[in-house]
Amino acid sequence: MCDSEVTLTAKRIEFSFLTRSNGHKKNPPDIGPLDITLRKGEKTVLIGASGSGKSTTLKLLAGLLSPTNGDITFNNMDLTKLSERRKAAIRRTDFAFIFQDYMLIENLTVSENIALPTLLNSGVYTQDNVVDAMSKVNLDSSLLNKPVFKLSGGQKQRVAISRSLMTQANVLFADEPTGNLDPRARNETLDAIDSAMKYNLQSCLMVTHDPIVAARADRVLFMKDGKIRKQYAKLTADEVNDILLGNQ
Ligand SMILES: Nc1ncnc2c1ncn2[C@@H]1O[C@H](COP(=O)(O)OP(=O)(O)OP(=O)(O)O)[C@@H](O)[C@H]1O
Repeated sequence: MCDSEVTLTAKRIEFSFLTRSNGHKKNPPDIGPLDITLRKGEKTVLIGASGSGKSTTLKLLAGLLSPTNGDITFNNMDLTKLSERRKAAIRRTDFAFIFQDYMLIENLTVSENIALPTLLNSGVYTQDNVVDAMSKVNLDSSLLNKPVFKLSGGQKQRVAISRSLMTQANVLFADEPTGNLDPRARNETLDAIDSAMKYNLQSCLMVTHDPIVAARADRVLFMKDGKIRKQYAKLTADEVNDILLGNQ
């Protein structure tokens, strides 16, 4: 595999919660050692039981947590060696995030939410740029000046995805992006991610419990007790279901 096909790669990363205590009752599994490569044009999904370490792994690859061992290479930089400040700058300019509970600024308008990271990056933008980013994820421009709290869950996720188009992020990190959505809004969100990948995003790493979501990924990594136990290319929703139920 040549490097030009890779967006981000994590090698032998490990992480332990044991030195931290924040009221979590169960003994969390140590994460890793694990390897993950996010390839250009690919959507990679992490599946596995609750507590298997999916969200923690996503946070490690996004530089939101620091591994105790291993390295994470993005654009020829080892994220594990960078200062918190530099990592925050990379998260703002090169990474984009969608979470189950949206994490948008509810009192700001759609337009303000979409443009905010661009503004923070001291970038210049026009309303046409925002409308263009919205149209690519099927958001009508009539929503431009609506406060986000008035939107449906599916629309909120598409606001977050269009924000990634504004900043021209390379990697989208999505933690249960469809967890709060009905099937229709789920499909609209998945279509929006596919569209963002077509226009701009290089790679997507997604955590999900939903076999239908996992069935739309290019690669599925099955996690158990903090480790990647199996890796698959395209799977059907039934196959994902069987894996999650331990039938495969
Ligand atoms: N800050 C923390 N301190 C201590 N333990 C934690 C912390 N965050 C998560 N954990 C524990 O680490 C383990 C892995 O958590 P993680 O959220 O990565 O799992 P997950 O596979 O994403 O689970 P879910 O599907 O339920 O979100 C869990 O047992 C969790 O309770």
